[in-house]
Amino acid sequence: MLVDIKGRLVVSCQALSDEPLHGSEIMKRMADAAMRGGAAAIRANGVEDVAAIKSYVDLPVIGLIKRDYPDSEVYITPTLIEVEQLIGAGADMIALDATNRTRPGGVRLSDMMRDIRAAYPSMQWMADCSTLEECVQAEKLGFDCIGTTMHGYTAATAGKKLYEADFSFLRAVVREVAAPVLAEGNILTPEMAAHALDAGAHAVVVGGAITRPQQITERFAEAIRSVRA
Ligand SMILES: CC(=O)N[C@H](C=O)[C@@H](O)[C@H](O)[C@H](O)COP(=O)(O)O
Repeated sequence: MLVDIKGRLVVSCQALSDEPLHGSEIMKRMADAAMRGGAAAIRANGVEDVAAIKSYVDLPVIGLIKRDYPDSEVYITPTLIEVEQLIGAGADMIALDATNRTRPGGVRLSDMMRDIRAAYPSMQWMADCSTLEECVQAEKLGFDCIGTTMHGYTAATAGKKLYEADFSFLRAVVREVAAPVLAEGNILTPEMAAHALDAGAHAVVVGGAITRPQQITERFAEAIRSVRA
């Protein structure tokens, strides 16, 4: 799968339960539109969406499960339970939070990786990181690819955007890790996606700018509002 997506676009098709497009019937059609538009793979959240997309669209799927636990800030595939559910749903690769935060039950990322790699040796794993240190660590733990997904979404990186300073964070990650780096998070335009590849990304993951019309509308409305004001 990593060979097939090299230099290409992965489209993240996600709508949480409080979003207007929530539901696997809609997400599988979103994935179909992404495929017809040239996506090389789909990233999707939850058992229902992953299974529906796998049966409807002939593309590999990076699966994750967003789930909140009371004792941890980690919400992307936090425990073994979500990993098992994603295997059952047919995910081709599984994405999980690879930040340095403790997981539910006080479990450390290194222990979880050891267990899931032993249990599912043929599965591929994507590390959703926020800092350079986490990316370096994730590679050592055996992740197959490194994602910039959490950059801007942890206490240490709050408010940062991947495209800032000419993708300086992405460039640093590409310099420091040998594993393929997937540029993910806040890529808003085709030009930015091309720029991320120029900066050394193996592939580019775009979500909201393609699959979240509410976010797209908000950006248009805001641009118009500032002219009117
Ligand atoms: C931080 C977090 O929870 N990111 C999630 C990860 O799966 C998704 O909500 C994002 O849509 C995805 O990362 C793609 O990013 P963007 O939608 O900005 O293109």
